[in-house]
This record gives sequence, C-alpha cells and structure tokens, in this order.
Amino acid sequence: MLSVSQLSIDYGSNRVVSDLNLTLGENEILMLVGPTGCGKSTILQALAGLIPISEGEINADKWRATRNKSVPPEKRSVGMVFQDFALFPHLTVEQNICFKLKDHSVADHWINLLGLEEFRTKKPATLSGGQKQRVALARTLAHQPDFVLLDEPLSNLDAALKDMLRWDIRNALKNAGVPAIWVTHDQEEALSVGDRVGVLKGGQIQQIDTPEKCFSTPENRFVARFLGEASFIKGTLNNGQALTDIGNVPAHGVDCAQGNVDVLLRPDDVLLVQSSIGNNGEVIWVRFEGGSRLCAIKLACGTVVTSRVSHELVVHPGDNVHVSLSTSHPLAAFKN
Ligand SMILES: Nc1ncnc2c1ncn2[C@@H]1O[C@H](COP(=O)(O)OP(=O)(O)OP(=O)(O)O)[C@@H](O)[C@H]1O
Repeated sequence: MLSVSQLSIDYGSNRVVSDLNLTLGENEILMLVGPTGCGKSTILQALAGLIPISEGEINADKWRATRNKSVPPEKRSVGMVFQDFALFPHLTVEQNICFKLKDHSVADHWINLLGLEEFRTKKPATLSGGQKQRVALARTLAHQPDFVLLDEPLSNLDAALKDMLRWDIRNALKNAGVPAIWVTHDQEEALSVGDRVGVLKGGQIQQIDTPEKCFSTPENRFVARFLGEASFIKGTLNNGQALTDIGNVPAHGVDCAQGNVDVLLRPDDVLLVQSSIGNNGEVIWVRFEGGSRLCAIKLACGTVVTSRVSHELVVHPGDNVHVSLSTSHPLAAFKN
C-alpha cells in the first residue's frame, strides 16, 4: 500500500505539483492522465525518490519520506519502466533481466510469461520496441518491487502493438500482484486498462475514480473534455430529468446543479437518423473511424453535438439529419 498526502513539488520557485493526495491499493493499477506539462512524470520521479519533495509526505509499508526526511531510491523497493526501455545494450535479454538479481530462477517466470524465451540470448539492439519493453518489464518484476511506476511505457510503439502490449503489461502486473501507477497521454489506454484513473491539470488532481465514473460522471468540464469527445447542450434540470431541444433524458446535477444546466453528451448518447422530414440539424463534419463514423451536427440554436454512427450509414457534411437523445442512464449536467 502506498499513500501520498498533501504532496507539493517545486522546481526552484515554480510549484508544478500542489497538494496531491492519493492512495494505491494492493494489486491496483492507477492511471495518471493529463495534458502535457501537468506534472505526471514529476510525480513519478518524486515517488521514486529521484527528486525532492517540498511539502507533504509519501508513505509506503517500509518507509516514509517527507521534505526533511528523504529516502534514497534504492531503499524504496520501487520498479520503474520508462518509454525508452533503458536496457543495457551490451547485455543479453537474460543478463538484463537478471542484473543485480540474487535468485536468477525468478527471471525464468517472467521470461516465460512475457514470451521472451526465444530472445533470451539476444542483445537489445536486435529486438523490436515491443520486445524491448517486455524485457524492461520482466527486469522490473523479477526484482519483486513493492510497487511499479510506468512512465508512458507504450509511447514509442505503433498503434497495433500498443493495443496488445497494454494488456500484456496489465496481465503481468496482476500476475505479480504488484500495484502500479501508470502515466499515459492516451485516454483510451487510461480508461481501458486502469482500475482507477487520476486526471491532472496544472499539477492538481481534478478527479480520481473508476474509469466508468470519470467518463460518465466527471466532476468538472475539464475532466469531461479530457476523457473523450464531449459536447454540451443547454437544458433544464428538475427532479433528475433534463429537458433539452433534442429530447428529455435522466440527468445528474454535478455539484447539486438544478434549473438551467449544460448537459454533457458523449457521441454514443446522440442518435442520428437520416430522414426526409422533421430534420433538426445539419452535418458539419464527418470523421471515418473504421467500424464507425463520428459526425458533428449543428442544431438550429447553434449548438454543435457529436454523434457516432455505424460505418454503414453514409453521412456527408451539409446533409440535413434528425438527432435525438436516446440514453436511459443519467447524463452529467453542469450549472450554466
Ligand atoms: N528538471 C526540471 N527543471 C525545471 N522544470 C521542470 C523540470 N522537469 C520538468 N519541469 C517542468 O515541470 C512541469 C511538469 O513537467 P512534467 O514532465 O512532470 O510534465 P508531464 O505531465 O509529465 O508532461 P508530458 O506529458 O509532456 O511528459 C513542466 O512545466 C516542465 O516544464
């Protein structure tokens, strides 16, 4: 178990992380997301003991660090996985994994689990990016850390490989029973592989919650926009029901919002139909996504909403269409 309370971190006179509170449960994967420069890597470096903290404390089972009581990285039992793999080029895969390891037999488990058997005697230069990252993860887990910090481990890999490797990393962490904090730029990665997601802005946590809650009931508009396509439509909220120009839906008032609100719409909440009568909007752009199309529709009131439709529905900019709300789950509504 790792817990961080009221943690602040400065670079000189510049405070880049303020009043951070979080706990990492046993066997939990916590994803940290946020725009570039919001302090994600800085938090990982402070947890690893690579940079000093200015306020607050970090508590692990075996140690406690504060501004006045630093604990060196080697005493923290922390494993780190970086985007650039950080392997020793002159050592083989096996030697990299076993580096400074007393019991080499532990390495075999991770070599097998991460599919590295055939590369055991190879040098890193002959491996692909995905294989190198598996070696880096195997090395980290073979050292049996108390927790693992992953700093954008997939950002140097192509899309197809990313998708496969993110599940392999999650499975390996779960197999090891080691909790992890995983920094990513990728909202889809955060929502799909994390047990919880922490959204950061300007060095401050905006929300830490399950992926479902962060996505469906974001605590503010920043979180709503950061975690996927979001549009807002004006409405009136009373007794859990929001009335809008394109339909009435169950809604939940964020911060007890009532009356005039902006209702958060995800593309899957908006139903688009092509019809010759009763149209209420005009398509302004369409993005082909493979199995689906993402369409932006301008309503008569000027509001733009997005809708995701099947690839079978061929829609063009300029088409007049009918959009409505089709959700049975409550949508988040913000005071306007
Ligand atoms: N060594 C340093 N000295 C001074 N300022 C730094 C240093 N490292 C980072 N910063 C600043 O601290 C802020 C947070 O940087 P950090 O690298 O933690 O952000 P990040 O969220 O990880 O960004 P990215 O997603 O681009 O990797 C940024 O404004 C950055 O310019």
